[in-house]
Amino acid sequence: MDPANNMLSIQNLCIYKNESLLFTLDTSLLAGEILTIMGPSGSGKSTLLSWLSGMLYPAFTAEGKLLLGGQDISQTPSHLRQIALLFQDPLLFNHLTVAGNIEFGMQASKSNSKKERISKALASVNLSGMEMRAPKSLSGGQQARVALLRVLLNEPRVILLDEPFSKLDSQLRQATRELVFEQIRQRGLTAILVTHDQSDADAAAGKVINLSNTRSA
Ligand SMILES: Nc1ncnc2c1ncn2[C@@H]1O[C@H](COP(=O)(O)OP(=O)(O)OP(=O)(O)O)[C@@H](O)[C@H]1O
Repeated sequence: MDPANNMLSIQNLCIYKNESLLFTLDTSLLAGEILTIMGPSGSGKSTLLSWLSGMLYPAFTAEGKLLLGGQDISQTPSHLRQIALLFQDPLLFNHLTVAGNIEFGMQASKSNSKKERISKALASVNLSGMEMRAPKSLSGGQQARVALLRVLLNEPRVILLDEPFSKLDSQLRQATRELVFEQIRQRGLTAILVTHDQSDADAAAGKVINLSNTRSA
């Protein structure tokens, strides 16, 4: 895929909550770039992710444009945006195996090679041979990696990371973070990371925007 396809531009965004301005934002990201969003509680970080994924709550209104690969997707329905979310909770289905969880949402047209792709993906995150395991039998870090693969194999162009490492202890946090960022960069995706942790921002090594400072931006 041409990396220019995944370039993300947020143009003149103004988000209002009950008609009063919550924040403004205007920025662009290249493929492989990870933008970190920080800011105090209530500054609008989760609201920004909701807007990007096309699922803004009714209390909010938005002005501005979202361009992906140069195409205006501001009005594109959520399920057609190719923007995926990775949360702090892995949200795995316990009635499915690891492979079943990863397969969930994979493109039907690629069904012939699904098994092979899942095995290869598991190997790439040091989970070789874990296809038939139950999610509950995995450690927190392993579950986080399965959740990542479920998102990646759905082939998004953008990944939104909502504090995805905050439930992991510090050593695991670092290892998981490196792996997630490496996968994002290797695949030339665009990513937006919401975090309260400066070490996440440092590891992302990209632009950092503090939402509490954006109202005059
Ligand atoms: N569904 C909703 N309907 C109405 N108001 C909401 C809704 N969700 C959040 N809010 C309010 O909108 C503002 C922005 O909330 P948001 O959750 O985006 O902040 P945040 O920066 O993500 O906070 P935190 O760091 O605590 O997660 C807050 O004042 C919050 O109380």
